[in-house]
Amino acid sequence: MIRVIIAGFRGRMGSTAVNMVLEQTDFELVGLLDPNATDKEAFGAPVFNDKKDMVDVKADVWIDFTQPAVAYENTLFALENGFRPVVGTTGFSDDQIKSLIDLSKKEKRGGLIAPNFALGAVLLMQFSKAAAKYFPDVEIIELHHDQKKDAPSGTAVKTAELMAEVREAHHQGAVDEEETLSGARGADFEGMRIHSVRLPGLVAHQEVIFGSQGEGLTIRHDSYDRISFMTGVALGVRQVMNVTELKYGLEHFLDL
Ligand SMILES: NC(=O)C1=CN([C@@H]2O[C@H](COP(=O)(O)OP(=O)(O)OC[C@H]3O[C@@H](n4cnc5c(N)ncnc54)[C@H](O)[C@@H]3O)[C@@H](O)[C@H]2O)C=CC1
Ligand SMILES: O=C(O)C1=N[C@H](C(=O)O)C[C@H](O)C1
Repeated sequence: MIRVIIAGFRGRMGSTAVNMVLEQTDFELVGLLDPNATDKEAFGAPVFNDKKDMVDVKADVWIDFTQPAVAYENTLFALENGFRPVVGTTGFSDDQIKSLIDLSKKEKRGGLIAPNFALGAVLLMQFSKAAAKYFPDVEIIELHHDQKKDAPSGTAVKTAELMAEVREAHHQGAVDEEETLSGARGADFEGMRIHSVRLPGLVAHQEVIFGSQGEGLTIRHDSYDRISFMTGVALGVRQVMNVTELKYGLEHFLDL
């Protein structure tokens, strides 16, 4: 059995992850964390409001769907206390990811930070990287529900990072272009523009739009329901048991 803690279990993703864990015959829910929880126990597992009270919980994996402001300290806490982190929470800086990977190697502890657990979104990122080699002019439009705290999305940032590996940084658009309304051209990642849409009714969606002489290419992924992320979370939980360092991106556990 893989013993699992879920941090952020009262949230949209955390509550979906609880159902997923309860459905797996090889997972056991052994602890739940959320500052908003009032019960002492839920789904047969003890409930905590503060992670400091969880050091004695016997667990293999720490699933984290909390919020960007606490994602780093939670992941650090998991690694330091013997739990393998499987983190979906977004908002990490490059330096934070690097220091967590370094720590995991020192501790020889497996882990995963995945900006997107939906298999289709992981494929979108890989296809975008392949396309950027031949279509270096590209913009990203990410669209999410209106309760999302961070912008741009972790997925949009990771997509841009992957494309930057195969694309020379360069300015896109007219050299003398001017924003007459601030922000009109979106965020700038090495010349690639990222646009964030927030609307009620949406879940998580992304378009990567490539343009070239006389042709265009658009790659799009849609998560219509948060169940879309659960195959990837379950895969991550099983795979972190077999590695001795933290990986950034679910693609590390897929045969792509
Ligand atoms: N990697 C992926 O595939 C996905 C990642 N996400 C990310 O997951 C995160 C959570 O998203 P939602 O569930 O929509 O947010 P949410 O706001 O519905 O839930 C967050 C929960 O975390 C709890 N929380 C806050 N601070 C905490 C702490 N220190 N320890 C434990 N729990 C804490 C809150 O009380 C809340 O219940 C966001 O960063 C989002 O971008 C969301 C969907 C998919
Ligand atoms: O907040 C969300 O909902 C999501 N967050 C992740 C992100 O920032 O990329 C993954 C997915 O897009 C849903």
